[in-house]
Amino acid sequence: MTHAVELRAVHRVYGRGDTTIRALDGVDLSFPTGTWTAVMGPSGSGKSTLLHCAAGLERVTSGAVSLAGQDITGASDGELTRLRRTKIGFVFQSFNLMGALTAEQNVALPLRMAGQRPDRRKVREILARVGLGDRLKHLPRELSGGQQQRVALARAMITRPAVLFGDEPTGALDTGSTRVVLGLLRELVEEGQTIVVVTHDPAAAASADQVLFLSDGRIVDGLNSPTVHQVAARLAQLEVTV
Ligand SMILES: Nc1ncnc2c1ncn2[C@@H]1O[C@H](COP(=O)(O)OP(=O)(O)OP(=O)(O)O)[C@@H](O)[C@H]1O
Repeated sequence: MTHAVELRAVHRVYGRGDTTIRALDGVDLSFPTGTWTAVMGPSGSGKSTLLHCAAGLERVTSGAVSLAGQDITGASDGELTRLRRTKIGFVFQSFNLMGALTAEQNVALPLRMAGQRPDRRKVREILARVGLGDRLKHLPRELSGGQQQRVALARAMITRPAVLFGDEPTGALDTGSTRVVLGLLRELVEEGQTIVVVTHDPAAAASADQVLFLSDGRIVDGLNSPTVHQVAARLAQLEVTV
């Protein structure tokens, strides 16, 4: 089994002296290629920090991170930027689309940023794939939240990233739109995409292949193909002990 991302003995410390916070406190894990992992844990347990370190958005204090077979621990800023543009896709809770650009232009943006000439047919294909083939010229404000997140997903996928990361990607969506986005993520995984998502929602986590639980910056548990009930029960236990 190959691993799209590996973290070895990762520590991420903020501040110093009395105000030191160990956001990640010795994390060892691997995200197998072509699987979907959800990361859960109480507020402040280190989920976003883990995601950012795994995606090369943030540097680790100690330990090692490898992404798509490349050790990124000592990568320069330029190398990290290149890596982010070519190897990873990111979807946020708040969509983060460019308000002045159409759906089509938003999806083409990562290609332009990487210095490529966007292939219009590919952009349209991927928007059709997320069910927005008839919304190409719409601005974000003319789209519903669920539609905006599908544009964001298309934008994240246009570079065919080695890993798709999501920070609460369904956090701002209603039940129907959440179902659509989770369904799209499942389709992508079935096609071999590696996905890592942070979520507070047990139903969203239960859609993943495995769920990792963080507490105080450490991985304390993992469940394979859990039910919503199992996820909710484990999370509740961790929240009680915080
Ligand atoms: N830039 C920073 N400077 C100082 N402390 C930080 C910084 N970023 C995060 N922290 C701290 O690190 C710890 C982990 O934060 P993180 O955002 O990773 O948690 P989280 O599990 O994602 O929380 P939430 O579910 O509330 O979003 C917290 O105690 C937080 O206050």
